[in-house]
Amino acid sequence: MACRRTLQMCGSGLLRRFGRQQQLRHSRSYGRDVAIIGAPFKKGQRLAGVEQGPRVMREAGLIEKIRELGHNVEDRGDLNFEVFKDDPRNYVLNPKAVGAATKKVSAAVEQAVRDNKLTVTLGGDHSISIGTIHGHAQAEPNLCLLWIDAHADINTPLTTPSGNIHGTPLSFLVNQLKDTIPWTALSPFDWLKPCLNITDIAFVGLRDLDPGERYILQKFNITSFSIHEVDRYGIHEVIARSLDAVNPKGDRPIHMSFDIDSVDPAVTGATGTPVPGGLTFREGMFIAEHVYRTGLLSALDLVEVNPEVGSRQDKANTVMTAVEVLTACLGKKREGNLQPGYQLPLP
Ligand SMILES: NC(=[NH2+])NCCC[C@H](N)C(=O)O
Ligand SMILES: [Mn+2]
Ligand SMILES: [Mn+2]
Repeated sequence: MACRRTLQMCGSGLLRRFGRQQQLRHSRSYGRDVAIIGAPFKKGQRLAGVEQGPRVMREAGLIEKIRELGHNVEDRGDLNFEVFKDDPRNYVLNPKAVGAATKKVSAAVEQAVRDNKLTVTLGGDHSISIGTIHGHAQAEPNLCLLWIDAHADINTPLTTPSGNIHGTPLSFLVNQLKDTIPWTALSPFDWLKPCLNITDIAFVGLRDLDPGERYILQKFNITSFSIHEVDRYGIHEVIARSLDAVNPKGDRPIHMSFDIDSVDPAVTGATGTPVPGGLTFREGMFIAEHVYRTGLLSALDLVEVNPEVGSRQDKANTVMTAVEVLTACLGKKREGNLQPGYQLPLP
């Protein structure tokens, strides 16, 4: 029964809507202005190495690969983050460092989106998405959010079992959770205004939730497709239904926050909180290609690449996957891209 309903949805509304979204592609795919922002930040968790994410992705040729797709790429370099002496007895780890860093990230992303750039932020740990989403929302208040992750990252400072802010970014941003945040103890976040409705979020790839997070997802009936649903419905159905839930008319700018640990650690082992049984490389790529095809991607985060975790092979595979996902989000197609003006050479 559930299956039949799924198929019917696919046959009617979804395909029609997706068909309309696809038309946008031709006007926006080739030659968009892209800004790259490096956010080499690690204080949202405890492991060293994740601050090297922007460097290793650039060293893998990310910028050139995006240029090859026909985009006008402006690499705005790495943000500099101040060092703070933080009080170890707060609800969360390093609130001053994270509060100041995310404020900077927010300003940089807001500016890039206002400059009409498709804005790509390279993490860094996932706490930076407090800033990327906040900044994006200042320029595009109507955005919707795809959160691709093994984790929901919606712990509040009072539910987090680890105290690591990279497990909490969404609770800071969501209007409906405003009263669960101890703002007076977290004055480094005074600059932040919750800017996201809980119904604007869709999760894909979840497989490791804490009790508070499970409760929040259920209480607010948040759109979420765990790995169970990916296995059950297939990745196309899952991503189409996610978009249909948060962007039914296909008229909202999309923010996609892609945590590399959404993908299986057999592929992307170089990450701080790996969880077995993740998305395949192909499922990650499918998500990226599908989101590109909407023509609505407005800002993108790629976070939690940590080249100091795991083997050399883990590092190489993780960085390669990150770069492939990013370029697929920006129009690289596995079936090959037709170069404008290409002519067959004649003998
Ligand atoms: N962005 C991440 N990798 N987050 C992992 C979060 C893990 C755990 N749920 C926590 O809150 O500590
Ligand atoms: Mn994660
Ligand atoms: Mn995450």
